[in-house]
Amino acid sequence: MSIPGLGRETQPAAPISTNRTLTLNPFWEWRFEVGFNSEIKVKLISGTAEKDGTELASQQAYRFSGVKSKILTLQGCKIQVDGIPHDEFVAEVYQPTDSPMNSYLNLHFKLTAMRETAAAGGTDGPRVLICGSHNTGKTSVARTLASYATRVGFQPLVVNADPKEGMLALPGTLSASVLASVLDIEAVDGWGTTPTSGPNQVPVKLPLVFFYGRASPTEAPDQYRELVTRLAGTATSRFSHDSSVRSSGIIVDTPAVDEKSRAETDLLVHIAEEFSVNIVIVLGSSRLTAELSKRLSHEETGPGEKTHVILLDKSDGVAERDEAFREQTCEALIKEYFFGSVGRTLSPATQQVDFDSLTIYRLGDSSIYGTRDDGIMVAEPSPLMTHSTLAIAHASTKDSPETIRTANLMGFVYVADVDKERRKMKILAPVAGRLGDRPFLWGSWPEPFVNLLG
Ligand SMILES: Nc1ncnc2c1ncn2[C@@H]1O[C@H](COP(=O)(O)OP(=O)(O)OP(=O)(O)O)[C@@H](O)[C@H]1O
Repeated sequence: MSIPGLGRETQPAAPISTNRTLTLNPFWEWRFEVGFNSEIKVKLISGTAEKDGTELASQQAYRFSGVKSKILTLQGCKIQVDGIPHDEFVAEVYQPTDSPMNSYLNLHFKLTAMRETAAAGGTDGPRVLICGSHNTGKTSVARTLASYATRVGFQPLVVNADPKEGMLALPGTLSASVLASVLDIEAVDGWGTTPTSGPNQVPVKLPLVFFYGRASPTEAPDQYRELVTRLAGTATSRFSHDSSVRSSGIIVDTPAVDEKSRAETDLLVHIAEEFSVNIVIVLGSSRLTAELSKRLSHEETGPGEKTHVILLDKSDGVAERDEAFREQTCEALIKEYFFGSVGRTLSPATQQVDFDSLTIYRLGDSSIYGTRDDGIMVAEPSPLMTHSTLAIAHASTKDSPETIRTANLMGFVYVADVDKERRKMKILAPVAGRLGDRPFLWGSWPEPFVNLLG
C-alpha cells in the first residue's frame, strides 16, 4: 500500500542472521568484547574449547554480556557465534610454543605433579601467587590454573587479594574459597555467582569474605595488611584439616603493582609471606621478578623449601578495562547479587527501618570524620549513604571495633533511601528478616551508583 506523501509502506525486513561458525586451530584464541547492553551466544559445535580453563559443553549455548574475554582451543574446534560482539579477533599461532598459554599449561603440569606428591606424602601442595602490573592477565591465569586443577580432581583454595575484582563476592572485598567443581562460564565475575538465596545451576562455592571497602590496597595499607593476615589465618585454619584441599594447595590472585612502587611491592611480599607462598609467578615484568627474588627467595616456606620466583610472558590479548567498564561490571555484580540473573531470579525484600535500630560503622574516611581514619566509627544517617551497599559482618553489635572490622561477612544490603531528618532508611536485603542484630560496614568503595529500585 502507498500512502500519498508518505511514500511506500516498507515491508518488514527479513531478520538478518548473525549466526556464523568459526573454525579455530589448536592454540588459537577467539578474543571478544561484548557491551553491557548487548548479548551474544556461543556454542561449541565440535572439538574442545575453554574459557579461562573451564571447558564449554558441546552444543550448549552460552550467553555473554558485559565481558571482555576469549575462547581458547587446545585441540582445535568449531564454534557458532550468534550476535555481533563489540570487538573480536582470532589470534592465530603457528605452534603452541608461540602462545603464552603453553607456559601456563606447563606450569599446570608441574603443579599437578607437586599436588600428587603432596597427596601421597600427606603434605601441603604448591602455594602459588600470581602477580604483575596492571592488565597482565593475572586474574585470568589464576582462574585458568584453578579450573585446570579441578578438572584433574584437585580442590585448590583460591584467594582473591585484589579488592577491585571481587571473587564470588562483591568488589571491595578480599575472599577465599575452595574450588571443587567447574566455574560458571557465564558468570559476571568469571568465577561463579555470588552466593545469595536462590537456586544455582553451578554449585555455589561458599567463600570466606572480608570487607576492605576501598579499591586500592595503598589507600589504607595497615587495614589491608590486617585483612590479608586475617584472611590467610582463617582460610588456612578452616581448610587445613581437609587433606585433599591441603594437597591441592593455594592459588592467590593479587592486586596490580607498579614495579617501581616500593609500597605496592611491600604489600605483595606481605601477601606472599602470610600465605607461605612457595611459587611466585610474575607476569611480564623482569624488574618485579628480580625484586621479588631478592626479597623472597631466601625465605624458608617449609622444611628445606624455598620460594621460587618465575617470570612468564603475559598474553597480548589482555583487554584494557577503563573506569566506565569497571563501574558497569560492578553495577552488574550488585544487581545480580540482589535480583539474580536469567533463569535464576531472586526476590529481595525492601524494608523501611529506623536508623537507630541498626549499627552502621563507617570505615575510616578522614574527609568525613576528621582524622580518625585508623579504624571504624558509628555512622550518622547521611544522604551519602544512598545507593551504597553495606556489608553485614559476622559479629555482634556489642563486639569491639577491631573484631567488627575484621569479621568475615554474611552478605550485603543496599541502601535505597535515607531520610536524615526522620532517621529512617529504606533497605534492600537478599532475604526478608530482621536486620538489627548484626553490625553493618560502610566503605568508601564501590561508590554509590544507580538507583537499583528506580
Ligand atoms: N588472551 C586474552 N584474550 C582476550 N581477553 C583477555 C585475554 N586475557 C585476558 N583477557 C581479558 O582481559 C581483561 C583483563 O584480564 P585480567 O583481569 O586477567 O587482568 P589483570 O592483570 O588481573 O587485571 P588488573 O590489573 O586490572 O587486576 C579481562 O576482561 C580478561 O577476561
